[in-house]
Amino acid sequence: MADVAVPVPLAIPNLPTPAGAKAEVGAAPATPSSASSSSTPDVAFLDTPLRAPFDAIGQLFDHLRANPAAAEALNATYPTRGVFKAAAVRNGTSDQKLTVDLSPNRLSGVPDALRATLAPHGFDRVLEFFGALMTQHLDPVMGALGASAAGEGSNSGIDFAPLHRARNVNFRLCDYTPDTAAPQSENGCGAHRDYGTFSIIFQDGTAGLEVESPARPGVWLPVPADRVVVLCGWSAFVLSGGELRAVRHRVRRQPGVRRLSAVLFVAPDLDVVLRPLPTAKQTTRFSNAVTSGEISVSWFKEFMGKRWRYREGNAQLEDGERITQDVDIERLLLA
Ligand SMILES: O=C(O)CCC(=O)C(=O)O
Ligand SMILES: [Fe+2]
Repeated sequence: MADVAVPVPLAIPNLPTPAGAKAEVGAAPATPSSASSSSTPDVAFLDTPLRAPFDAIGQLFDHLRANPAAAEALNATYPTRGVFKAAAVRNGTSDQKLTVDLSPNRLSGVPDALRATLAPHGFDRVLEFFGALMTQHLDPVMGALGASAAGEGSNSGIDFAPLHRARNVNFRLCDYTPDTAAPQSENGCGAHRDYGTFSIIFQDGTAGLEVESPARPGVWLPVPADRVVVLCGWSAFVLSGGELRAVRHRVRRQPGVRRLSAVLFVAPDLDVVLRPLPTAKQTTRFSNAVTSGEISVSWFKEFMGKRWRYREGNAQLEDGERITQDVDIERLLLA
């Protein structure tokens, strides 16, 4: 895919200093100087004319819910985990959301005939959107993130591109519909960090997404509902030597209010070893497992996947397994 020459898309330098919870995340792009004592955009807003097709996204969820045969056919294309996940319809303690999880790989397993039946119900417009998003923004955002890191030595910055050649990406649609097993629950999506390098989140204008203040753990900052937001994940944290933080985030539901979102997850290639790049500035002491190169992206993805699937209600724990939280991931990664 050709690099697209566009202006640096990350409009906001970062989360920031004291000035009040909302100001931390809601600060206008015009006032970056008010934004931060630390300077890396592990949370940033993306200025883009691209719009997610939320009418099509809503239509696709409605269609899959109303047509169990269509949902079943779609899920049969990826039997390992399914594509349309609706555990929240039955399970009131899991995240109260429905998701559609796709990737270029999984799409190649969707037969043409099935795709043709889904196409008029929003499916094709969704795929067009993710295609445009990747073409227009994936490389520039990755470049801007790498450039924003101080890096080590005279050539500042980090070059993430060589670790992202294979396009290990996932497309996720979320429907925080009130019509679930626990309609009054505020838990749309429990607190977590994404595993990859960064995620680009498009929101339908409904509030609910929050990020944790790095300066004040436990304090949750609402993300403006009309912005497209870029959040760094664990892979960016390790590769950057700790400079780009993995941003803890969650989604709160407003009972009775539907919220839709569309997320592009960008991760390093599966065979990449997760350890600080030689050009990264070492700001963090990592565990032996990390420094000796024992943790590959594919292993880490699987390790974290178990935790998500449990929180999201899509898997039970295997006997003797203890589900662990961010703390345990920190224990795995940090010295
Ligand atoms: O729906 C959102 O705004 C965020 C969803 C999210 O964080 C996730 O699916 O990992
Ligand atoms: Fe997330």
